[in-house]
Amino acid sequence: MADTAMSVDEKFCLSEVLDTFKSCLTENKEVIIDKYVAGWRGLVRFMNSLGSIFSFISKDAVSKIQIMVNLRNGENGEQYFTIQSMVKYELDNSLVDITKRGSHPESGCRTLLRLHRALRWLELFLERLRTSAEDSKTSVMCSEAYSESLAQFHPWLIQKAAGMAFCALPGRLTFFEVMNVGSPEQVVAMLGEALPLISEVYQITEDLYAKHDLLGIP
Ligand SMILES: CCCCCCCC/C=C\CCCCCCCC(=O)N[C@@H](COP(=O)(O)O)[C@H](O)/C=C/CCCCCCCCCCCCC
Repeated sequence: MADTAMSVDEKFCLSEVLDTFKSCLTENKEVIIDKYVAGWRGLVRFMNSLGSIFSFISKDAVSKIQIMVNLRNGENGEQYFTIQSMVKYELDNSLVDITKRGSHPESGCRTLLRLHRALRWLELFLERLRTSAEDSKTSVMCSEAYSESLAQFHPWLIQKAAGMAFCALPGRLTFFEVMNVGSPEQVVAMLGEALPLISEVYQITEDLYAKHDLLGIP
């Protein structure tokens, strides 16, 4: 059974998040929802440690994580073991509002799509962090990654609020320290290991959603 509650005050550990995303994929390259959600949980813990200005983002992420946990714990929970089985189950049973909002505002496919779009932001942000110079600003890297990914799906007001929150991000070195991994060189090495796995999970999900024409679920 999947976890039923979110703990938001445990200490962030980048290696733990890395391991979770690593364990997301089955031998057949299917994405295990419990692991995917656990990866997000770890990231949310990290974001919470950065300050309350991020709480509106955190709240949204937590509510989406909780929807996925509830689906896993529901009577059809086994259908939500992987993203692939979820897509098949929800499409076969007409449980997704594909073109306009309707009676399934909390479908697994819709909810996971929001996290999937955020995973692209994460990929772009981490790649910038990995290749950044000592004097690079995390707020700029974060904002650029956001503009290239999530921003196109958000209304103006959310974009403005997100932009303000990014300005509160600590500098690159402090940010690396909060990651709790070791020296900046060790952080860069960890990011180099994590990124291909995150990219693979992203691409597999993207291809699956594209195949079923699900990338625009409202
Ligand atoms: C190695 C670690 C370093 C990086 C750690 C990053 C930690 C990030 C943790 C969580 C990211 C939050 C993911 C947010 C999911 C947003 C999903 C979404 O798009 N929701 C919108 C649409 O939902 P529906 O209305 O259609 O249901 C919703 O409107 C959004 C509301 C909140 C604003 C979201 C702004 C997202 C900015 C992402 C950047 C986070 C910056 C964190 C900085 C470390």
